[in-house]
Amino acid sequence: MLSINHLSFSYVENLVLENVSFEVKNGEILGILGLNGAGKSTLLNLVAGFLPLAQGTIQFQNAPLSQQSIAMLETHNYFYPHLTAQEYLHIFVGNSQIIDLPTWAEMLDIPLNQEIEDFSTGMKKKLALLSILILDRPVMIFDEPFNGLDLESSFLLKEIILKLKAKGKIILLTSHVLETLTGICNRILWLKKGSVERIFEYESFENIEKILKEDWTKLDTLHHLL
Ligand SMILES: Nc1ncnc2c1ncn2[C@@H]1O[C@H](COP(=O)(O)OP(=O)(O)OP(=O)(O)O)[C@@H](O)[C@H]1O
Repeated sequence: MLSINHLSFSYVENLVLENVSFEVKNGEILGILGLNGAGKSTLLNLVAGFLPLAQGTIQFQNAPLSQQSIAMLETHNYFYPHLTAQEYLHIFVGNSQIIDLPTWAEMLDIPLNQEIEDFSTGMKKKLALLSILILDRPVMIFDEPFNGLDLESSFLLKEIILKLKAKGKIILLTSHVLETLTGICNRILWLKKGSVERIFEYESFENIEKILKEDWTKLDTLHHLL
């Protein structure tokens, strides 16, 4: 179980997360939904340990979450361009034998001996995905993982995430596409201006769009403008 308790975070004076608490069970996928600037990436970066924890606690199996228990696929991936994919994976994950690398690389169409400089956006994303799969951590974070992936890779990634869930991983996932979240998640957390506005259970997914739209007044402005 992953327990996030009373997390608050500010960039200098700007409070972007306020008293965020939620839990995710082993073998569960929690979707995180929120408008631009709601604080999704900040929340995930805090959980992943990329930002310093100022207020609140993050517990995994009743102990503080260590970086050795978590892997995150970030929205933007950064690579040293003159490494080959194989060299990158070697540096990133060492000599881990957990995974059949050639078969994975072939399935994901990653040319292991090519320099990353020559990779497309989707290829870079799949390389980053492969690196976190090799890490094989119990808590996995996917921040907008489908962005930039072609149709086939998106299908594959969805299946990969579902298989990780079946293996008991704890998964946090963001997407701006509601159907992506409703098609894969057990529950969806609605993050509004840095606070947990609501957590939708699976049974209420069909009402999410209607409930969220009740909040939006911008359509009135649009109708006035056009
Ligand atoms: N490095 C930073 N320094 C200062 N403010 C930041 C920084 N990163 C994000 N912010 C601010 O924190 C708030 C939350 O940003 P965050 O990126 O977490 O939102 P998000 O929900 O992931 O947004 P999006 O959907 O646009 O990716 C925003 O107001 C943003 O301007």
